[in-house]
Amino acid sequence: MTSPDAWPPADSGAASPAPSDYAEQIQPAGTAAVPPLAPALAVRGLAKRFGEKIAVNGVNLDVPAGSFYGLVGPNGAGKTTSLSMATGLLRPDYGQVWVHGVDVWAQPLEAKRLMGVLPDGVRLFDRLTGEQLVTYAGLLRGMDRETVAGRVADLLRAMDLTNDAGTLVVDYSAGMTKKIALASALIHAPKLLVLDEPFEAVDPVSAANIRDILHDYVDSGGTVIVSSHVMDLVQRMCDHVAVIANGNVLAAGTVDEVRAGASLEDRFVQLVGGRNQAEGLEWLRTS
Ligand SMILES: Nc1ncnc2c1ncn2[C@@H]1O[C@H](COP(=O)(O)OP(=O)(O)OP(=O)(O)O)[C@@H](O)[C@H]1O
Repeated sequence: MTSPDAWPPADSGAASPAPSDYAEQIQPAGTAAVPPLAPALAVRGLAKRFGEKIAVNGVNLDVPAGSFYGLVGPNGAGKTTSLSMATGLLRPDYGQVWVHGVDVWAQPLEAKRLMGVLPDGVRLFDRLTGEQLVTYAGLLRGMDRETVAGRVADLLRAMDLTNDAGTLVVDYSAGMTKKIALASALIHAPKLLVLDEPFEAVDPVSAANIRDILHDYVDSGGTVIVSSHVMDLVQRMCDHVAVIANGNVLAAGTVDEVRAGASLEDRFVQLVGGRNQAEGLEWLRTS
């Protein structure tokens, strides 16, 4: 655990780069692919403390636009806290966050328009049916009813929830709830998707369908950030990854850079440590 005496984190007061500091890439007229002006997500000196517990200790991160970015770390590493602060759900003690150059905490409406978020453990309006919940998410985003209705039908189909469209979300299984929350995050076609544990409790067929949807989304220019504990999944699915532990980023870059020739799982264990022998549990042995 990070010592609370080391608070605030050393780089929390460092001047954060304003969006205008990102090198503007002026494109010659007629250039087909226009590279982004700023990372999809830029985080500088992000920090959060709960009483004595330092949950996030000066995190810096650049998520390139168009990347499929994995965020991995052990339990309690600070992933959910970091993502909550990055998406405007939890106010940071220190630090700044930009989404495509828009300051999340100074311009929350503009920033949230660009984002779709699947938070971990946040309660949904579960007395609505699945169809009503996704419709509500679209209307809340200011979309017209006709567009919303079309997209809701498409999303329910993609999530294999058409037959359960009229069921109350409170009666959904954990995996179905995850999928309907993901549909709600996608309805306004955001530029950046931030998904906290999107595959938890989701069956393998639905997970494969969701992966296809996310890959198509990235191929068409969107950016996805996923937190996950499943290293194999991150290694196969993501092109970039950050390893976070004790509220700090231990390594970040392309998946190949971070795993450095090893499997991501081995590299993760190497970076994070903490493998325990099963000592003291001799009483658990049955023979
Ligand atoms: N609201 C809170 N009040 C007090 N402590 C908190 C709160 N939220 C998080 N923490 C603590 O901050 C630390 C980081 O928690 P966080 O949920 O961000 O970790 P995580 O990496 O998402 O973990 P997991 O992989 O288990 O979901 C943990 O020690 C946790 O107990």
